[in-house]
Amino acid sequence: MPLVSTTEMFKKAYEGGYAIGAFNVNNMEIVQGIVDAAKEEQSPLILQVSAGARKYAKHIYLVKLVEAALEDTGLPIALHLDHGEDFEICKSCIDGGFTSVMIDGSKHDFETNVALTKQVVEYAHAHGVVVEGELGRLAGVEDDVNVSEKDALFTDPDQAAEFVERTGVDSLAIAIGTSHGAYKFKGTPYLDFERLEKVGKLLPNFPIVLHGASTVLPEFVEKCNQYGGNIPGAQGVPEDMLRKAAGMSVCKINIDTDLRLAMTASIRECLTQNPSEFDPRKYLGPARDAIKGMVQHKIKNVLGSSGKL
Ligand SMILES: O=C(CO)COP(=O)(O)O
Ligand SMILES: O=C[C@H](O)COP(=O)(O)O
Ligand SMILES: [Zn+2]
Ligand SMILES: [Zn+2]
Repeated sequence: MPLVSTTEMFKKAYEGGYAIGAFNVNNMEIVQGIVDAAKEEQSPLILQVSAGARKYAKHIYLVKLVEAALEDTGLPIALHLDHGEDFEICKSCIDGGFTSVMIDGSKHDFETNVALTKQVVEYAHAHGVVVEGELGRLAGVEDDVNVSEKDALFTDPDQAAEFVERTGVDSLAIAIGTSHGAYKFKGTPYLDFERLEKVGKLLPNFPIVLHGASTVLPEFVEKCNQYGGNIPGAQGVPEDMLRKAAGMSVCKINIDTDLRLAMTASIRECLTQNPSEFDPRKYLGPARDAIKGMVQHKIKNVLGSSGKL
């Protein structure tokens, strides 16, 4: 089976009230941990590659790893560029075998974002590749932050509808309070579900993407800190909020930080408990298992994509 597009995945996810996990990949153990979990859960899957990942592992190695995963599992897997910042990187991924790209023009003003996104959509669609756009600023806020501050950061629903109409994007990442990394909220976690609902009403049957959606699972943070790490006060998006979003118009949920934490916690524990060990397989193997367990939990208990092939 070749790499698939996200079109069919999102259609089914939208109708079924669940979401597809989009996991960032950087090396073999990460790819294997994720796909082993998806295979056991019989879940569709998006593997995504950032510019940083391409720089670290090289485009060709990542593509070949994902192709190997495809052959090994027979699962419907989409290969997606995460946060493409310009036309050139999107073109390079479209030409290089990706089935989906993100053009992240969110740092630009609205008109520049529209023009850039449209340019990528035209090239991508001519090559059978789908495009994710982004509108709004990813930032965590306190739940008592006032309306005008939220309006300044978060995606404006009317603008989102106009953006989709004018660019022809296939999915849209919006800002409703999530943010990248391990420190998403200082106080009580808050997501603007009212805003998400408005976007959903203005864009019926249209897949919405949530970036910065790791939960920052306490078990991994605690294990990192227990075994010599120093990541105090880390906090992510609670699982019930992700379930709620998946039941609305959110069809793609991006997860990277949880992979990093699961992997690092396992490696820290392993090396601390076996100080004389220096065979990388002895700590990368358990790290791969930790990723698998975490991803399986997400698919089964949070995303709801088990058995949705
Ligand atoms: O959005 C992401 C990748 O694009 C990852 O978000 P996290 O940092 O919450 O894992
Ligand atoms: O959105 C960011 C992802 O977590 C990718 O991170 P990266 O750019 O460090 O690879
Ligand atoms: Zn962005
Ligand atoms: Zn992101």
